[in-house]
Amino acid sequence: MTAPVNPTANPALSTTANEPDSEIVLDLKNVTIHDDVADNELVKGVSFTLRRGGVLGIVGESGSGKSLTCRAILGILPKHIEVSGGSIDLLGRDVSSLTLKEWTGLRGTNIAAVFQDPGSYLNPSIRVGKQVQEVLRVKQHLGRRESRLRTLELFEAVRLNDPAYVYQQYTHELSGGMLQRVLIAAAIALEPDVLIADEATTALDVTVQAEILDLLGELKARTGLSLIVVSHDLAVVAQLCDEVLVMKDGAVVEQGLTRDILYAPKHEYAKLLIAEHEQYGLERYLDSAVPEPEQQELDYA
Ligand SMILES: Nc1ncnc2c1ncn2[C@@H]1O[C@H](COP(=O)(O)OP(=O)(O)OP(=O)(O)O)[C@@H](O)[C@H]1O
Repeated sequence: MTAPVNPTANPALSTTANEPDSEIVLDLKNVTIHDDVADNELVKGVSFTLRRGGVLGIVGESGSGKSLTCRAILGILPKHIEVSGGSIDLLGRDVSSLTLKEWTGLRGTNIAAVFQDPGSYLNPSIRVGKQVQEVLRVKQHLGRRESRLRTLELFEAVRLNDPAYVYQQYTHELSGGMLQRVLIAAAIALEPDVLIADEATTALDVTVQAEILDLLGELKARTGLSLIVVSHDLAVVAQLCDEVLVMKDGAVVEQGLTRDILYAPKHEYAKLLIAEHEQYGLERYLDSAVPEPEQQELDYA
């Protein structure tokens, strides 16, 4: 289902620029991804710079290469698929030089991700609170009591009502939106620099979708987290992202500030994505949340 844009979204959360002076946390230069079995180039040159507190949207139809790009950044590409060219720098380190152990150290601590189907990332036979607590015990070496308290704080931070109750639940006792909040709590537990939300709201109903997007915006504003938001839905990225990258068939067909792409898309495919959304109120979002480029000049000066 396609999300309508939340017209009440806080514009202050959605248009904070990828400030040119802030620290670069992630830098991709002309990344290509190759399937060694099919001998096929699946991603054909992705470049972007993500700064601290910035939000980048990656949008495109199914199979356009969004997830593989994220998996490359997270170092979790399928076995026969590899980064065949370009570079990925995470916090100034070229990730191609990382050992398995270094990757394990970085994941969760510096970079984390939430995906579409939160239930499948949690163990159905362990209470959800325990699972988040375990992340803190293993990675931060917190004691039983401290890790439990921190888990409850995290549940509160992701706006789960009654954290102590949720803590005791199993996955089948929680809704999709609640599970996604639990997963976001686990993802931010170690205060990563970058959070990738790959179709994280796609399976949720539209109201919950909007709430989760608001939550991501709020976390970013409060903690300085940098976000990559992946969606096939332009309305989702428009709500949250400073910059957008439009992908099609493995290639980036358009890239730039969200407002520029929404107001003046150059590529036919980007135009099509925007036209498709008119019925869902993207123009309403444009009117209320993203001032026209001339009006916003000072904000970006
Ligand atoms: N494990 C895999 N083995 C072979 N090809 C794959 C694999 N994973 C993805 N691909 C191919 O790589 C291309 C890009 O896939 P990717 O999952 O990145 O697309 P996407 O834009 O994220 O799509 P979706 O929105 O459906 O997740 C597609 O052609 C897909 O078929």
